[in-house]
Order: sequence, then structure tokens, then C-alpha cells
Amino acid sequence: MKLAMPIHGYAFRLSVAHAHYEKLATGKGINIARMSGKTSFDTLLVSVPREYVYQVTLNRPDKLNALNKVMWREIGECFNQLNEDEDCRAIVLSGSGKLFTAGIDLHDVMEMAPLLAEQEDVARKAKILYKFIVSYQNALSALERCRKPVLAAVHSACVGAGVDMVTAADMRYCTKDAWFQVKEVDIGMAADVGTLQRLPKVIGSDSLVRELCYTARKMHADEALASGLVSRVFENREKMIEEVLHIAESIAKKSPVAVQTTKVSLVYSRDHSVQESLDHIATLNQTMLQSEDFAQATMGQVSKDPNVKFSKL
Ligand SMILES: CCC/C=C/C=C/C(=O)SCCNC(=O)CCNC(=O)[C@H](O)C(C)(C)COP(=O)(O)OP(=O)(O)OC[C@H]1O[C@@H](n2cnc3c(N)ncnc32)[C@H](O)[C@@H]1OP(=O)(O)O
Repeated sequence: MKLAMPIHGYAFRLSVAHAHYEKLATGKGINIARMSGKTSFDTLLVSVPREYVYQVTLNRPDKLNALNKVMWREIGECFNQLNEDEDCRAIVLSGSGKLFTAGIDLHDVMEMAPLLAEQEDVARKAKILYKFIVSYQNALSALERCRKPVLAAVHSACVGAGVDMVTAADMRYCTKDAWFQVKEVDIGMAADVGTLQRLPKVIGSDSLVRELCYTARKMHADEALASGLVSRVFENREKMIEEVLHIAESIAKKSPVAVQTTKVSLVYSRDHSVQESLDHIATLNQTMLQSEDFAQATMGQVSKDPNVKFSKL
């Protein structure tokens, strides 16, 4: 079948965008990303294992990747930068060492008490806490605000703030020894950086969400799969990373206009009515369907060409 596509006016240009980052080859054949803005992070390892695929690894293995103040800040900075990075089309989020993350750094939590004690008045104390909470919320919401799909790859354990974090990701995968724990009630608090807001939308069963959040019991990989928290379970971390990178790569080969508009629309639709969401995508696509990607991808389908290359976005 031949399809005439009005491609005149579309400049099928090679990307001339200025280089945003430099890839540095390492001995392992993985490229360490040097992004615009901050070039490296103290608590995160950022690499480019496949074309257009970034991997962000939580990297405090000695402390089981507990989220300390620096890591909270760097997560927000990193995902905000990747949102802007035209060389990034999909992101794999993983943890280094023994497990994915042990949640918030409990030493930081304990440091809060003397800080609050400096203030006598409840309103002044509350103001300090409010700023903390909102800045931590924003750090994790950066995963969701980032237009590039985020694929969380969880090995061994994902505790407390880790669950807040992965529920802000697009997809979740885990190893067969993995467990998830909404641990906040065990440290005497209601979760406040995403789990209570997003987990009910992810796994659907309100009853199960409440059980997990009130009891802080562990949910193991088989139950995480059955409940829909994760899409797939893998034998071990190595096999999981390999396969999740493969999924990310398949996303990165598609039109960035199509994928990123899809993410924006899915996030919007989760929080709005069907009609509001239909209006929203109609408004987006009245522009996006004029993109060169639409013409190129459609022609690729018609001509059965699986190797259409899309310009950077
Ligand atoms: C505005 C706030 C919003 C956010 C709220 C978030 C809330 C939460 O995240 S609640 C959950 C907090 N996390 C925990 O309660 C988990 C604590 N850790 C553990 O229970 C165990 O470490 C674990 C079962 C995960 C693993 O046990 P394992 O025996 O394998 O390891 P450990 O010997 O316990 O730990 C090894 C070293 O890591 C340090 N560490 C572990 N977790 C944390 C942590 N959350 N914060 C700080 N440090 C942690 C542990 O102290 C060991 O360090 P070292 O003694 O120097 O070897």
C-alpha cells in the first residue's frame, strides 16, 4: 500500500542541536553521562548504557541507598535535567549494592528534633517541616513531571520513601527476592511524599493499599506482580537490568514526540475526568500531529521500515 503524506514543509533535518552532554567511555562499555548543568552527583550514578537510554542508579550502597538530604535534592535535580536533555528518551532507575533502597535516612530524621527545638512557636516549627515535606515531594514528583518514561528496576528491597519513589515512575519491575514495604507508620508518621496519593492509582485495590499502609507489612514479588505493582519479575538483578534496558531501548527508538505526549496525557488522565482528558489530548495533538515525527512514523509503518530515526527533541 502506498500512502501519500504531505511532507513538504517538514524539514527532515538531522539534529543540529548543540551537544547537551558528553559521553565518556568506561572500561565496561557503559557511557557515563556528563549532562548539562551538574556534571556528576554525589549519591547518584548516571550512565548511558544504550542510545538515548539513561540509567540513574541510587548510589549509597554502604547505607543501603537510604535517601539522605543530598540524595533527595539530587534526585529532583537529576530528573529535572533529564527532562530537558534531548539525548535522553527513557530512564531506568535502579539501586546499587545489596538492595534498591532502605527508605529515608533515619539519621537525617533524627536530626530534625534539635532543628525544631530551636523554635518555640508551633507555627514556626510547622513552617520548617512544611518546607521539608514539599521539597521532598517535589524531588520525587520530578520523576512524574519528567516527560521521559521512567522504568524502576527494584532488587531485593524497596522500603518507605522507596515506595513513594517507584510509584512516581511509569513502570516497575523487580527481582524474585524483592519486597516492598510502606514502612512509614512504623516510624510514627503517615507517608507524605507520594505513596498514599499514587499507590491506590497503581494497584487498584483500595483494600490492599490500606492493608499495606496501615500494617507496614512486606509485600513480596509474587504479590507485587499479582497486584499490578510490578509488570514483571526477574530471576536476579543482572537479568532484570538487561531486560529493562531492552524495554527502555525499544521505547527510545520510537518518536519522542509520540512517547512524551503519551506520558503527559496518561499522567493528566489519571487525575482528570475522561472528558477533560479527551479535551487535553485534542489540544496537545492539534500541534503534535503537525510534527515531522507523525509523517515519518506513519510512512515507516506503511513501507514496513522498522528503522525510522527521529530527530532529537
Ligand atoms: C518528609 C519526609 C518524607 C519521607 C518519609 C520517608 C519515610 C521512610 O522511608 S520510612 C522507612 C525508613 N527506613 C527504615 O525504617 C529501614 C531501616 N533499615 C532496616 O530496617 C534494615 O537496614 C534493612 C531491613 C533494610 C536491611 O537490613 P540489613 O541487616 O541487611 O542491613 P543493616 O545492617 O541494617 O544496614 C546496613 C547499613 O545501612 C544503614 N542503614 C540501613 N537503613 C538505613 C536508613 N533507613 N537510614 C540510614 N542508614 C540506614 C545501617 O545503619 C547500616 O549502616 P552501618 O551501621 O554504618 O553499617
